[in-house]
Amino acid sequence: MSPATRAVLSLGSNLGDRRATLQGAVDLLSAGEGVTPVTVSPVYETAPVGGPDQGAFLNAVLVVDATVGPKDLLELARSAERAFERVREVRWGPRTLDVDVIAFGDVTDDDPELTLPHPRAHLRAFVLRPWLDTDPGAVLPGRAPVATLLAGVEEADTEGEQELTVREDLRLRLPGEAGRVG
Ligand SMILES: Nc1ncnc2c1ncn2[C@@H]1O[C@H](COP(=O)(O)OP(=O)(O)OP(=O)(O)O)[C@@H](O)[C@H]1O
Ligand SMILES: Nc1nc2c(c(=O)[nH]1)N=C(CO)CN2
Repeated sequence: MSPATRAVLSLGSNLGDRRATLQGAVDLLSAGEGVTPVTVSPVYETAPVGGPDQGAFLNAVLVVDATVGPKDLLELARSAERAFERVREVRWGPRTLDVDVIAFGDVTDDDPELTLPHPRAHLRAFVLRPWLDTDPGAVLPGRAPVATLLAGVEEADTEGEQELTVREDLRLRLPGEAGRVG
């Protein structure tokens, strides 16, 4: 069997039943061929960054071990988006589900179809904060420790545009984990 590569996926939703969509995405991605789920982060409520006026997002990070390649993982991410009928209309506009590949092992690649790490991950508290929760020692390949990047984003965010709120009441679970209490 080929060795597994640890990969980080970011999940976002700001339309419909946002938590149900994120949980559905975790379930679909975890069932993907060559994918073993490792950890899911807490869920954060986040103000939209960029794009038109739109509702708040729920964001989380799913960490997986992949025995498939990065493009297979992107295709799996796209198929999860299609399952939730994501329609691309406006850049950075509202969406039922967005799944981005944030990092794939320590791979760096500037291929526009799949840039690794994700070209805007280092600027986004809604990616860095939940990722840091899953792994306090996480490093964004080719850049810096996630903790350092998050501190920089927070310091630069003088208007509080990237503030986020943890939603302990909306925890996600990995398949096979015990359900929520209450
Ligand atoms: N690391 C990556 N993860 C996901 N998509 C990527 C990545 N690198 C490049 N892409 C490409 O980016 C294109 C646009 O992706 P998408 O529609 O999800 O963008 P978005 O979520 O609206 O904005 P953003 O890219 O800023 O998160 C896709 O066609 C995809 O091939
Ligand atoms: N808060 C928040 N803002 C965004 C998000 C997102 O997931 N959360 N996704 C975007 C494009 O991927 C653009 N802006």
